[in-house]
Amino acid sequence: MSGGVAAPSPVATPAPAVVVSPNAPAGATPQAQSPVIATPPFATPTPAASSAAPSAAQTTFPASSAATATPVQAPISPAPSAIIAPVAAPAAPVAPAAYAPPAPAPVVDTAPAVAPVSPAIPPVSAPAVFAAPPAAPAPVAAPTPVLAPAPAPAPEPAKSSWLSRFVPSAAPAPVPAPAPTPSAEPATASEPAAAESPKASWMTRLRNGLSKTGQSITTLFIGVKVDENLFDELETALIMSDAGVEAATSLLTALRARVKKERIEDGERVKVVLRELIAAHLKPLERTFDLSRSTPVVTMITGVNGAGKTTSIGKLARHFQQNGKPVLLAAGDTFRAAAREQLVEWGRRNNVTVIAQDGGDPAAVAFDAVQSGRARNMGVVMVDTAGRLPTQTHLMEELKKIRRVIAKADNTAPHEVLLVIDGNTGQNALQQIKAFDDAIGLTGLIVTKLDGTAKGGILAAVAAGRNGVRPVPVYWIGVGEGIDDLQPFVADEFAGALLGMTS
Ligand SMILES: Nc1nc2c(ncn2[C@@H]2O[C@H](COP(=O)(O)OP(=O)(O)OP(=O)(O)O)[C@@H](O)[C@H]2O)c(=O)[nH]1
Repeated sequence: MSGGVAAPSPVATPAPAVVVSPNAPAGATPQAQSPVIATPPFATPTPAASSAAPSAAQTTFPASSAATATPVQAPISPAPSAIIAPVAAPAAPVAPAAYAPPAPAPVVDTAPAVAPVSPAIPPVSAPAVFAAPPAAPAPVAAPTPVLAPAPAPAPEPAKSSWLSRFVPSAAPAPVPAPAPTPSAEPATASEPAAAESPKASWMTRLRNGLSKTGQSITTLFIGVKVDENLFDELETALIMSDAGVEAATSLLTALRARVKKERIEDGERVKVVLRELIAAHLKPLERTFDLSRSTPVVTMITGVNGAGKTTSIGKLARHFQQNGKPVLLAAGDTFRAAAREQLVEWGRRNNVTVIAQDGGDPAAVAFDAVQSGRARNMGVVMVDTAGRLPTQTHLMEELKKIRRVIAKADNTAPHEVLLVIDGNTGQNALQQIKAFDDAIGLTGLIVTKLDGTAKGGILAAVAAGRNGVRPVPVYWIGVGEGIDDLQPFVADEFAGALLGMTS
């Protein structure tokens, strides 16, 4: 979702909270209710859970059955966070650890029968504690003819489009039959059967996206004489891709040396060597997101407006769950309803719980989410934040506050602070990295929209690490709008795509 989020300064307006089940009617907006504690179908509060709950009150969504309870004083936020629970799954009478991967196709938009949630469960003082759909149906009020396993919401429009774009191109690898992907996510019935290996397809999109650079560089090598003209043209092409003068110059210096040393006279061979050099240059940015840490891995997601934060969170939720890590989301943009709704929608698709709040302090939502994530033994807690420009000082201060408050909920957190960068941003990305890094100490980058930009060379500029820009690692790259369109950053693959190489 793009669009300027000129989020106002946080105002700690007491706000009612909501609990939304993903099987609530699609598009339903969490309705603010009078402050109540709705005990989700999840867990019996454990001591840890009880102590963890900072929220004052919560409401269910659709909240017809919310049980009232005495609001509890929130240490951080006077405004309770909303809990948008993943599935209208039966309650888990058991502890938080009992998270089970989403039951088959949980999302039912047609069955408004919200959850077996609340009614029968006694009000508790630990509102933030809830568990995702456990396997065991609860003996709780679940008479509602809920959840026929439902088709997940909308199909991914982007997916079919990139697939169709891919069809005409040569698929080098043997075509695997529509793979019965062991996905933790409910299968989307409309998901198109892959006609080529997933790897080939995202590489194709990346290559297509970077094609302006790729094509121009590729044409330079055809029947070319390996001489100073070629080097000059290569250098220019790299600069045009936003690699930056320093990186381009340094790469070409190394290329000249290799060509001379190895007495290379073949243009194609020069291209291979350039790929190696670019890959080596980018290699320091390659870093795997460590999921083996003691959980939950609390991850802040930041960036300018429209960079792709929320979309990336949706994609990551799927990725983490596929890797056996239960996910909890926090809607840290408390001011823009559309931003929350977008996150809730991703929560629905992934069958994960979203903690949100209508108005109020984003830091409080983050606090609640971390507490809740700990109590429930989540694998990853992702905190979305409102888009902001580095020049909006008060909003950058707000980010710092979110970071500080997260640390109050878990003094080792946040474990990851990610900046999402739109791949089209060009050299301005460097300023963004510096400003966010200075403010909140980045641990990694997600570079999005590389399926549609000729500016992929920006990563070479990042890797060069000049002008006070720390070469922050790149965990993932976004190559489309679909839920699967996020890939780990691999320097060699990226270098190949940048040069328009097919393998
Ligand atoms: N082509 C393409 N589009 C993307 C990618 N990632 C995100 N988008 C699109 O970019 C637009 C903005 O994405 P959002 O996730 O809403 O961005 P955001 O940073 O959360 O936006 P704000 O909340 O307004 O700051 C949406 O239309 C996304 O579908 C990507 O990797 N490729």
